[in-house]
Parts: sequence; C-alpha cells; structure tokens
Amino acid sequence: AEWGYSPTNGPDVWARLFPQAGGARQSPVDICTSIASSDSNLEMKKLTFAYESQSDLRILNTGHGWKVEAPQSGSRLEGGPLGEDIYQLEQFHCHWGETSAEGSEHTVDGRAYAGELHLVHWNTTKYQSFAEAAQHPDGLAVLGVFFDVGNESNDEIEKIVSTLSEIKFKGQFTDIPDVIDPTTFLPSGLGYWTYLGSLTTPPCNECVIWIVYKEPITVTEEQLVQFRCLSACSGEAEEFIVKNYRPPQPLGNRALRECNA
Ligand SMILES: NS(=O)(=O)c1ccc(CCNC(=O)Nc2ccc(Cl)cc2)cc1
Ligand SMILES: [Zn+2]
Repeated sequence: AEWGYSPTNGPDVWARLFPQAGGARQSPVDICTSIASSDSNLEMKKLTFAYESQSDLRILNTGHGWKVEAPQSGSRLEGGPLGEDIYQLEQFHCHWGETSAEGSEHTVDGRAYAGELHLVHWNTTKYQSFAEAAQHPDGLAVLGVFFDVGNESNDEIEKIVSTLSEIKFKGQFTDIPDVIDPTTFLPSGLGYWTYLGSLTTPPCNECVIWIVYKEPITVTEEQLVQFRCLSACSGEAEEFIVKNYRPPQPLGNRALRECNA
C-alpha cells in the first residue's frame, strides 16, 4: 500500500508500514521558542554554505510533490551544529497545505506557515552515498525555510513553478532551464533553531540534523496554487497533491537549540 497524506494512508498510519515513524526522534516538531536554549558555541561555529548556481537541474514529480535534484559536485554546508563534517546538497523540495493557513511541517509556538522548503544535504566526510548516510544519526542535514504568503512572488520559486506544467503527473521530470542559486532561497536573517530528528516522510529514518530558519521567505498565493495542481498519479486519474505535510511529532527530551546569527 502506497503511503500518502489521506486518512487511509497518511501520517497517522505510517508507523504500521514504517516502524521508525513511531520512534523517539521524529520530525517535524512544534518549535516552542520559550524552551529553545541559545547556545553560544553555535555562534562560534558559524553555519557556512558554499552554493554554486546551477542550470539544467532536473525537477521531478515524486507523487508526493516536486523535487529538484542537485548535482553531485558543488554546494556544501558546514559549521553550526554540524561539527567538523561537510554536508553536500543532494536535493530540495517543499511541503504545502490545502490552504495557506497550513502547509509547513515544523510549527512555531503552534503556528503553521503556508509551506516549508527543505534543502537536503548528506555527510560526505563520513559516508560514501546519500543512501548510506541516511542509515546514520548524523547522516543528513536539512535546512528548513518557512513560506509566508505575500504580494511579491519569489523569483527563484517562479523558476520552479514555470516547469510544473511539464511534470503534472507522477514520475515525470524535466530540466529547469534557468540558473538556480540555492542561496537565494535563504532568508536575509540567518537565525535558526536546530535539533536532532528524522526524515518527515517514510521511511522516517532518524538520521537528520535539522536546521530551521527563524525568518520566512515570501511566496504568492498563485505560486502555492500551482503546487497544488500537481497530480499524485501517473496518468488519466487525476488526484491533486493538495497537501503533503506531516504534523508535528513529540519533541520528547530532545534539546532544541537556537542560534541568532
Ligand atoms: N522531508 S525531508 O526533508 O525530511 C526528506 C528528505 C529526504 C528524503 C528521502 C528522499 N525522498 C524524498 O525526497 N521524498 C520527497 C520528495 C519531495 C517531497 Cl515534497 C516529499 C518527499 C525523505 C524526506
Ligand atoms: Zn521535506
């Protein structure tokens, strides 16, 4: 049975098919700002990224949303909570909801944003592949960026939106002709929260160091509407991907740290 986001195959039943989904370090979580401990040595080891601009990146419809594959070389992330290891950009995608009142995976003091972008990186210092890294507690680092709805459309997101008509159905892919610079997805304020968690979709491996930026970026309602026109099926039958976010999971006794860059 294929997992998804409907009542019969959604987050509430994932643990039946994917045991890790019921674990103690699951993501996303509600970020309770009052318990976030500001950690001075995070400030010491500033989070640094070196993102290259790339053209002809491949975007595909995964059936759960769109995903842009990043080339093996190039974009890297290090510092902050990542210790001495270097993490390389593997892909990015985003999550959204049926309306703009919901859609983010992480919430902040119970508040959901209209969506959330995930820049997915893997630890190339310790592991030989993304798949191998996803089997280890420090294997992945995902940057989360919240979407707020506003009047200015986000030019970088528009480059993604302009390709969606070509990947309407699950399994379809195309190359994005424009040059994409992942740095442009990041907010101007670089303060973030960080904690140890998991993939937010099955198999929900507990392998992610999460870094969630405090400041949202702005997208338009029209851009979100375009996301919801993607089909979860490979053809004829049309079942739109109207939502693809997992609700917050228990933080348990995990530390939630913040860094005000
Ligand atoms: N939501 S995450 O960053 O924790 C996450 C990162 C990587 C994986 C493994 C590869 N699978 C994947 O990328 N699946 C996917 C793609 C697009 C959307 Cl919209 C939803 C799910 C799963 C979850
Ligand atoms: Zn994601």
